[in-house]
Amino acid sequence: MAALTRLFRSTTTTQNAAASFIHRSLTTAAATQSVTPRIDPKGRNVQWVFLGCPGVGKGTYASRLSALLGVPHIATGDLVREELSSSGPLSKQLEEIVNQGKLVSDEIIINLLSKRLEAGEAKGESGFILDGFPRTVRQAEILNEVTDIDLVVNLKLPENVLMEKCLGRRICSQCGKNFNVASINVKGENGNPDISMAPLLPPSNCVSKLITRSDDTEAIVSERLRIYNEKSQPVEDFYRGLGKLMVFDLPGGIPESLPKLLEALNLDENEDKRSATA
Ligand SMILES: Nc1ncnc2c1ncn2[C@@H]1O[C@H](COP(=O)(O)OP(=O)(O)O)[C@@H](O)[C@H]1O
Repeated sequence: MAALTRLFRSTTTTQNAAASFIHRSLTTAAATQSVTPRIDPKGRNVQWVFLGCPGVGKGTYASRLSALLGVPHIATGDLVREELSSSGPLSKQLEEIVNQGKLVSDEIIINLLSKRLEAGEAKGESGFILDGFPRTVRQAEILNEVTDIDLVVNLKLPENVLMEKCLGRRICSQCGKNFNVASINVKGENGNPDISMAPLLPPSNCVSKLITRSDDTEAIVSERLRIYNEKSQPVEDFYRGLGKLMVFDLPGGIPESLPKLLEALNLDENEDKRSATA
C-alpha cells in the first residue's frame, strides 16, 4: 500500500509539473503569435479539441481546419509514433502498449504533449487543434485546470464503418500523407442514412511507398474501439457537461462531410476571416 501511495504521489507530482508546463507554454504562446491565425471572441487564437473513435477521421478534419484557422494541429498519436520510431528510452515500452491497442499512461502522454508545446512555443506558435487528447477524464481535467478550451468537436461514424476505414488506411512512408483504399457502402440501421465513401487513393509517386500502421489490424482496432468506449466516451460527457461539445455525424467521405462540417462551425473554406462558432 505504501509503495502504491508513493508511486501515486510521484505520478501526480510529475503530472502537476507537466500540467504547469502546459500552462506556461499556452500562456506564453498566446503572447507570441507569428502566423495569421483565427482570433476567437476571447481575443486569442482558437483552442479546439477533436474527439472521436479510431478511424473516424479526426486527423483528416483537424489538419484541414488547422490550415484554415492558422493554428497547429497537434495529434498525440503522431507524437507517440514519432517517439516509437526513435531509439529513445520509451520506444520499446510504447511499442508494446500501442500494439495491444491500449492507452499510454497519462503521465507519458502529458510529457510528450508538453515537449511538443515547448517546441511550438520556440517557433512562436499559438492556439491549437488537439487531436487524440484528452482521451481520459483525468487528461481532460488536467487540460481544464491549465487552459480554457473553446470548442470540442466530436466526430461520429457507425462502428462497422470505423473498422473498414481503419483496415483500409495507408500512409506514404516518404511524404507522410494519409490515404484510404477502402470503398465503403454501409446500409444505415435504425432509420439512419446509408453511408458511402469512395477510396482516397494516393498519387502514383506514393503508391510503392504505402505502409499500414501496425495497430490497424482487426484485432487491435476492436480493442481500440472497446477502450474508446470505456475510457474516452466519458470525456464526451465531461465536455457535454461544460457545454462545449459539438457532436457531428459525418454524412460520408471528405467531399460530402467537409463542407457540412465547415457550415456547422460557421467557417468558409474560401473566406477564413469570419468568426467561428464556439
Ligand atoms: N491522449 C492519449 N492518451 C493515451 N494514449 C494515447 C493518447 N493519444 C494517443 N495515444 C496512443 O497512441 C495510439 C495511436 O493514437 P491515434 O493515432 O490517436 O489512434 P486512433 O486512430 O486510435 O485514434 C493509441 O492507440 C494510444 O496507444
